[in-house]
Amino acid sequence: RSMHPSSVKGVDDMISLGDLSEAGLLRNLLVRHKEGNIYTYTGSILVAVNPYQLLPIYTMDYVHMYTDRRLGELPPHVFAIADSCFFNMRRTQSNQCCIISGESGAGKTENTKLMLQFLAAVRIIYSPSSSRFHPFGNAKTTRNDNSSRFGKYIDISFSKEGAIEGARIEQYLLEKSRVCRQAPEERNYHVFYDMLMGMPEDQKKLLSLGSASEYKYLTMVRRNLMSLIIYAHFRSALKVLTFSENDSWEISKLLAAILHLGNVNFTSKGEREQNSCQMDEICALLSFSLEDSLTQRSFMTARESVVKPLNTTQAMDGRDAFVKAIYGRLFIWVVHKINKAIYKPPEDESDVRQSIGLLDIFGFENFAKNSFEQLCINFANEQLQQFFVKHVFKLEQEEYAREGIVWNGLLRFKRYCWI
Ligand SMILES: Nc1ncnc2c1ncn2[C@@H]1O[C@H](COP(=O)(O)OP(=O)(O)OP(=O)(O)O)[C@@H](O)[C@H]1O
Repeated sequence: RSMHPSSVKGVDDMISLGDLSEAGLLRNLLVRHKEGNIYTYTGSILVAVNPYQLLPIYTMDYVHMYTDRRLGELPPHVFAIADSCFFNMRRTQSNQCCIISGESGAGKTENTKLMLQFLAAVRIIYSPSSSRFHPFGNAKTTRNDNSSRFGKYIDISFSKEGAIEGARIEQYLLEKSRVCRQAPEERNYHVFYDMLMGMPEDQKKLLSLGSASEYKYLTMVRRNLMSLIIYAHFRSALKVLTFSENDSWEISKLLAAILHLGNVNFTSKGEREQNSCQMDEICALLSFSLEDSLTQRSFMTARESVVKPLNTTQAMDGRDAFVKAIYGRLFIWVVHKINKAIYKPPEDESDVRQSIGLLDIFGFENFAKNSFEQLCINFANEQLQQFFVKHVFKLEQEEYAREGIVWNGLLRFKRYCWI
């Protein structure tokens, strides 16, 4: 069939497309993408296609251009959504929430950062230092070299006058299993590599650390000439976010203990003896004694407490569970500390604040082998998709039905993120 005239050159807002089929929508995105227009509206929803290149559309000139403009007045842009959130918050005096969804690598985190940058540039205060904390929760996957392995909700609060007062980060479901195991071609969390490649040798010596290739928990070790700078940035971000020298050292000790634990073998009694020196080092780093807790378990029967040795597999599982718990708690503590630095609760209870929340949740994933964590991630994504469908289609459909308008469109969104 012949193409609808609106599909030839593409349109800014897909609502004005004559051909509202899936093919029509995808063609519109393709035509626009080829011309470097990565953003497209569907009403008040923004669809962003990952350009995989730096586009000159995020400069201060763009920030000024999109400030205090009505949605749709200018070409679609993530700044327009951020400005509209701010405008609606002020106009309706109610908190706003922006959901950013899409599969892994679609560009969710980049667009979240751009929204924060826009709000910060226009409304002052926001510490970019917190975004330097990505090494703790980001890792290389087959889809994204800097994939967020946790979900985050960033709540930015504003004063009555509209100035940013602070921000709070809520984290969800860090992928802890990555600390012990990674799929082929994937890596552990950036922080381990950055530390091993960027930490001065004298400090590494104190932690008995060697090079990254010596650790079983670390895969795909590559030399990175930028390591020194990356690690220096990370350390300076720690300082800005009020982590003391002691806090930073304790973090390094825990990360070192995790790496050493990954190299512990549980094969035979003889090997365990060889390990005992390593275990002493680990206990010193953790500041507590593990004694036999990784090689035996104790439980209560009706009458007495029984101690049973673990077999090799059980001991390795126990060790990995222990490591995941350490890393998970460390991550939560780091986020808590960041929040303390970037958020100050109102001194006066009558001090009413308004907020804009940005939800950047991990993307849908389907690997050859999917863990329980994948199930939770994908379930959360399905829930969000349902939320989207409900708000964009079902509520609209109900309104059409109320007005007696026939509506039978079915739209599916994939491989790009919507905001
Ligand atoms: N607007 C953009 N401009 C330039 N590059 C971009 C843009 N959006 C995404 N990218 C590129 O794509 C990569 C992946 O994007 P991002 O990390 O935001 O994906 P994601 O959807 O958050 O993925 P995950 O769910 O795995 O965390 C970025 O590291 C960046 O290189």
